[in-house]
Amino acid sequence: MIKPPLNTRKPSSIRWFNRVYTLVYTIAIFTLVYHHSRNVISSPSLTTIFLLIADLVLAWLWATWQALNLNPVHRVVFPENLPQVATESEYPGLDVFICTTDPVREPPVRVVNTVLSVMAYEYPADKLSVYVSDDGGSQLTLFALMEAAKFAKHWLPYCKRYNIMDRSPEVYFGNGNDPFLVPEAYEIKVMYESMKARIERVVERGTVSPDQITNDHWAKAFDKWAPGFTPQNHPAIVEVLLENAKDKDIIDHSLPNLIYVSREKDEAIHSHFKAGALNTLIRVSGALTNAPIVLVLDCDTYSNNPKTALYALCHYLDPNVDPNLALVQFPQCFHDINENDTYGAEYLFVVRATPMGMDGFRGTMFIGSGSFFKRQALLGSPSLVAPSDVQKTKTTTHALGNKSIKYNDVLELAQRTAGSRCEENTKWGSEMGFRYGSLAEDMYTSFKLQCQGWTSVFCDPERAAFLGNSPMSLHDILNQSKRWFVGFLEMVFSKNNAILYGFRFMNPLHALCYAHYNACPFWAIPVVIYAFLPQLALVNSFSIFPKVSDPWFSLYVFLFIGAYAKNLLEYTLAGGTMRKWWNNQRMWLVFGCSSYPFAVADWVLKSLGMSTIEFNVTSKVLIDDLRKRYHAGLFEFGVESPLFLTISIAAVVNLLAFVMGIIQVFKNGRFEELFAQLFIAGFAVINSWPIYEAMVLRSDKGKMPMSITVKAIGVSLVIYSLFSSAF
Ligand SMILES: O=c1ccn([C@@H]2O[C@H](COP(=O)(O)OP(=O)(O)O[C@H]3O[C@H](CO)[C@@H](O)[C@H](O)[C@H]3O)[C@@H](O)[C@H]2O)c(=O)[nH]1
Ligand SMILES: [Mn+2]
Repeated sequence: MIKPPLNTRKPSSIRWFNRVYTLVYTIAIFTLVYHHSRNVISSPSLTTIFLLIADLVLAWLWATWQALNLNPVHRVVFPENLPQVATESEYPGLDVFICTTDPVREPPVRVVNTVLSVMAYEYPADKLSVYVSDDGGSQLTLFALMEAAKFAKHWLPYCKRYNIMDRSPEVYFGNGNDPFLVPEAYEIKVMYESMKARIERVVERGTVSPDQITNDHWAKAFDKWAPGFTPQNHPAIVEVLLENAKDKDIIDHSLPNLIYVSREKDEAIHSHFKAGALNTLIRVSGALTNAPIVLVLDCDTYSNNPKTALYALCHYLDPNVDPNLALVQFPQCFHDINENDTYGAEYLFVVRATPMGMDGFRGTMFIGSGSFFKRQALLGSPSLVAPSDVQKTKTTTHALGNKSIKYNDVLELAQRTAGSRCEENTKWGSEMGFRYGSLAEDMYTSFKLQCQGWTSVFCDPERAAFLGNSPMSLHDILNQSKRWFVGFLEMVFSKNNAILYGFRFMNPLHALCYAHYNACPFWAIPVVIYAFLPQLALVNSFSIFPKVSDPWFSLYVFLFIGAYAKNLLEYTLAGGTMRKWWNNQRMWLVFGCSSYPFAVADWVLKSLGMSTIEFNVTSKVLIDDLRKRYHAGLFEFGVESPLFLTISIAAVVNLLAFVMGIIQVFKNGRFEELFAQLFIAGFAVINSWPIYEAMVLRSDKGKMPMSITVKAIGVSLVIYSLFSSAF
C-alpha cells in the first residue's frame, strides 16, 4: 500500500514565464551595453564612462537575480500523516538554541516569552530541551529564566489543555483573548503579569538581590558573578533550570529541559559573535542531551505555531528524505509591521521569493532564525560524518551515559565545552559548526554547508511559524542592514566566495544566488551615479540620454518598465501589496545612498586595519511614542546620523535639479533631449517626499534633525556650484 505523503514539492508554474523574460531582457541588456560602449568610444568622457559602469553593475546584479527565478518550488507538508511513519516515542530529540546578548537592547521579558513559546511546543517533553545562550553574561537574564521555569509549570499545561495557538504569553494576553472565557485564564494572567513585573523590577535596578531568589540552589548560581566579572571577561556558566527527568508541571507531567549557558569570555579571544555562541551551544548540548535535531532561534523570534516542529519532521522523517538534508528553514516573519511596511522590513524577497528560488537547486539559505538543523551536518561534511536519517541517530544520551544532566561530571564537561579556548586548533568555525569570517554568519554557514554537499528545504506553512522583531526607526534598520552588507562583503573578498569557490563545489546557478546577495552592497555604485550624474548634467542643460524620438530611447523605456513591472510581479507573488512594493523600492534607493556605501566604507576601513568590525545588536525595546509614529506611517529620523546626511543630500540635489530643469525647459525648450533626466530627478523627488516632509513640515521627535537639514542644503549647494561648469 502506498503511504500518504509527508510532504510534496512542486515547481512553480511561473518559471516558464521567468525563463522567457530572462532571455528577452538579456538581449536588451546586451544591446544597451553595445550602445554605451559605442558612446564611450565615440565621445569618451567621464559621463559616458560612469554611465557604462553604472549599467554594468546593474546588469550583473540583474543577471545574478535571475538565477533565483529560474526554478522556484513550492512545498507542502502533511503533519496529519506523521502517525503513519512514527509514534511520538519515536520522534527524534529536539534541542532548541536561543541566543541573546544584551539585556538592555533585548529585554529579558521578551527572551522569556520566546523561551516559553517553544517550551510549550506540541512535542514530547522528554525529547525537548531549550538552551538559552547569554552572550551578555547577565544575571538579569538568568533571573528572568528562573522566573520562566516557575511559570512554565502553569503555562505549559494551560496551553495544552486549551489548545492555545499563541504560546508566547505576552502575545496571548495582549491579543484581546478574553481571559474570562477559559476558567483558569484570569489566574494565569495575574501570574504572568506579576512575573513580568518582577523581571522588569530587577532589570530596572540592574542587579538581582538575594531575597528575590527563593530556591537555595538557584541562589548559589549567582555566586559566579564575582568581582571582576564583566560581559567581556567571565567564566563559563551552565545552569540546568529544569530537568525533564525530575521537574513536573502542576498536573504532574514532565517538563522539557531548560538550560542557561553563558560561554566563557576572554577579551583576548575573538567571540565570533552569534556564530561563536551557537557553536558553544552545539558542544554544551552535545554533552547534555545531544538531540539529532537542533532549532536555532533569535531571542525575539517566538513561536507562533505550536506544531512547527512536526512540520520539520515531515521532512526529516520522510522515508524518501535526502540523507544529506541538513536544514529545514522557515521564513522569518515579523510582528507589528505597519500597514504599508514603510521600511520594506518584511523583506519579502529575502524571506519568501529567494528561498523558493534556491530550493529549486540544492537548497535555500539559512537566515539566522527559524531553522531546524540536523546536528550531524554541523559536525562535518557528509563524506566524513556518514549522513543517516535522524530517526536512527541516538537521542537523549550524552557523553557520560544516561546520568542526570545535573550530575556534577556531566555539568563539568558541559562547562568545559563552553570555555573560550576550547576551539583553539580545531575545525570549529571553518569546517564544523556555524562558520566564522562573516557578520552574515547565517548566509555564510549555509553556503559552506551546501559546498560540502549538504542540502536544505524551505517550509512555508500558511500560519507563520515564528514571529520576530523588526526595527521601527530608520536609523536602526539602516544600521542593521549595514551590518549584513559588511558581512556580504566579507564573503565577496574571502577565498571562499560564491564565484571562485561556489562554482567549484555547487551548481553554478545556485552559486549565483549567493553571488547576488553578496554583491548587493555594490548597488551603491549605480544608485549613487543615477542619484547625482543626470541631475548635475540637467542643471547645466546638458543632455546625457537619447532624446525621446531617438529609437535608443525606447530601449531605456523597455529596460526601466521591464525591470520595475517584473519586480512588482515578483513582489506581489511573494505576498506583498502595491503600496508595500512602492515602499520597498524606495528603501532600495535609501539603502543605495546610505547603508550600501557606508558598508563599503566600513569594510575598507576594517581591511586597512583602521577599525574593527562589531556586531551591533538590533534593539528590541518597544517605545510607545516611536511605535505611534511608526504606525502612522512616518519615517523615524530623530538622530543626527551620517546615514541620514547622504540621503538628505541626494534628496536636496534632486529637488534642485528638477526645479531648475523645469525652468530651463520652459525657457529654452529642449524638452525631448532632457526628458529622461527630468524623469529621473522627478522620480527621485517623489521618492524623497518623506525626507522633505521630515525636514520642513514635521515637528515631532522623529523629524529630521535641523543640523542634518542645514548640512544637506549646504553640501548640495557646494556640489551644485562645483559642477555648474563641469559639463
Ligand atoms: O555577539 C553576539 C551578537 C548577537 N547575538 C544574537 O544574535 C541574534 C541576532 O541579532 P540581531 O541584533 O537581532 O540581528 P538582526 O539583524 O535582527 O538579525 C538577522 O541578521 C543576523 C545576521 O547579521 C542573523 O544572525 C539573525 O538571525 C537575523 O535575524 C540575537 O538573538 C542576538 O542576541 C549573539 O548571540 N551574540
Ligand atoms: Mn533580530
